[in-house]
Amino acid sequence: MPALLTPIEMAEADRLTIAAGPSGQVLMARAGLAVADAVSRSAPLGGRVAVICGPGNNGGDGYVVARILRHRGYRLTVFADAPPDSRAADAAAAFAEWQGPIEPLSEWSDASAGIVVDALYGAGLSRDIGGAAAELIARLNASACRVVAVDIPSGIDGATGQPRGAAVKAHETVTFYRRKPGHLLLPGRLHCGTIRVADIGISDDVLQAIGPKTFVNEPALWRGLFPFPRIAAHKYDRGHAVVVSGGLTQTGAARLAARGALRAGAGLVTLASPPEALSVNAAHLTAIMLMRMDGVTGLSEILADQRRNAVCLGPALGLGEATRGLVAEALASGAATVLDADALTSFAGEADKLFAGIKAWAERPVVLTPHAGEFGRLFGPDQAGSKLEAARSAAARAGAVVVLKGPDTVVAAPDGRAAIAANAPPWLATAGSGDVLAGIVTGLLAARMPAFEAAAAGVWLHGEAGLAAGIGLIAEDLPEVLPGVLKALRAAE
Ligand SMILES: NC(=O)C1=CN([C@@H]2O[C@H](COP(=O)(O)OP(=O)(O)OC[C@H]3O[C@@H](n4cnc5c(N)ncnc54)[C@H](OP(=O)(O)O)[C@@H]3O)[C@@H](O)[C@H]2O)[C@@H](O)CC1
Ligand SMILES: Nc1ncnc2c1ncn2[C@@H]1O[C@H](COP(=O)(O)OP(=O)(O)O)[C@@H](O)[C@H]1O
Ligand SMILES: [K+]
Repeated sequence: MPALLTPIEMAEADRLTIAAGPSGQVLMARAGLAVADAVSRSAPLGGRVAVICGPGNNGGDGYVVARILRHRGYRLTVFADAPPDSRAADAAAAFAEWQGPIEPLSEWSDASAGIVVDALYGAGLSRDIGGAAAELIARLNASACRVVAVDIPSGIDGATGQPRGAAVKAHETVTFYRRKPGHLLLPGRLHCGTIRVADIGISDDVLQAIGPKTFVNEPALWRGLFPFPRIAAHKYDRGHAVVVSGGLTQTGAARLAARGALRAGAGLVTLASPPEALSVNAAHLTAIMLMRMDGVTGLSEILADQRRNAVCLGPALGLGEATRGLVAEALASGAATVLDADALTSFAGEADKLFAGIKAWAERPVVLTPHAGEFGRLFGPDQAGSKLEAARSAAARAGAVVVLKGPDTVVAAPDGRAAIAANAPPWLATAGSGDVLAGIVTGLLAARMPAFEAAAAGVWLHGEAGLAAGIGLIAEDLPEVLPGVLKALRAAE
């Protein structure tokens, strides 16, 4: 499983490992070696390297890096305002072995070296950075130096990705054992540069004891449940998705979602269209079927056929009572339900009514796909904590899987599991792209993938489709490049 560990869980991984064998000093030596190797890869031998060390074990890693690089023939200066804190015993040991010069933080300038190792603060960042450290970070970020961060750029909170007071901008970050949420959540990800995960000898077995619930959104998380077509399958085995269209001048969004659902793997897709929009929808559809839907009764008739097992509402559906009625009908039908855009905003101020409808049939899968604005309107603008925690508590409150979209889309389940995406290119921010995502997730639900995995897989496929289409992408392109993405996913099985 592609687990992410919070700083607290990582400290537990260290503790369990040390209890079972290698000492903290051995782990620190391996951590320092991995960082030194990263520096050696990009710095010519004999060059100048500055290592900035803080008072904890992150600084301890820094002293190890300095010692190894000096031994390799680099010209080293350590910058630190104090020796390691008495509570950081491993760091104190590394400090004792450092034989070279130490300058105060205020003395650092970009003339000191072209390569800087940032070992100020890592997992132990406990408050906002101020004083000489904050001043140094400002000068470092303004310089042309190449910065290699130890574990995480100093000042970025490993649990949230948020900067605390000041935060280093690194070109490369070497972290240990597993990435942390702060490496993937914005703005943390933008501070990390290239991320390397070094093996420092912590066994995969410790994950069982820790039971992490946060993951990188990668195929390893959900591939085992992906509904690859089976040789003996009938199209109805692959599920029948229904997408509800908006009115006469608002039909494109639903067609984008419908095409996403069909390409993602639903065996059949039906567009349920208000009577006045039938002809415009008919003019644009071929493989996707079209049905007349006259209000709530019409949707009820369509979903009465239990083979229509997944439904998507929201893209350009319109705001207000009519949409709330359609959502209530969909939730009452028992079909897996994806609610996006207007289907979410229509419940602004009445979110608990929506959540009651969802929880009335707890085993029926429901996925909500808000962007940040829709999320704020539904769940309230002032969510405490990180994007990860906001999505997680929203999922628990709604009783549904929540896909909180953006460059670092978080998929969260009511049981606490969460996945953070790292593959979405910025050109996915284009009109209609979210509609296609809602459709892809609906298609996977129709094919009977469980909700958390369907949402995570949908987000990943959407990101890969964005990468495959490349810059210049428009929403129509996304479903059309999905076959190539699915082919690669299947080949990697
Ligand atoms: N454990 C292991 O075996 C391994 C650990 N490894 C390494 O250890 C790192 C974690 O080490 P760590 O826990 O000592 O925390 P670290 O990030 O050095 O900071 C703590 C110190 O900073 C201080 N401080 C915090 N915030 C501050 C602020 N804003 N402004 C000023 N001061 C601030 C804080 O003070 P306090 O809050 O306690 O008063 C304390 O003195 C981890 O990232 C990895 O690099 C690897 O070697 C692999 C093996
Ligand atoms: N900067 C970005 N980088 C990567 N992906 C992004 C970025 N901005 C938005 N996205 C993705 O693009 C999609 C936009 O969806 P949404 O905001 O609902 O747009 P629309 O309503 O136009 O379809 C989401 O999947 C979101 O995660
Ligand atoms: K650091």
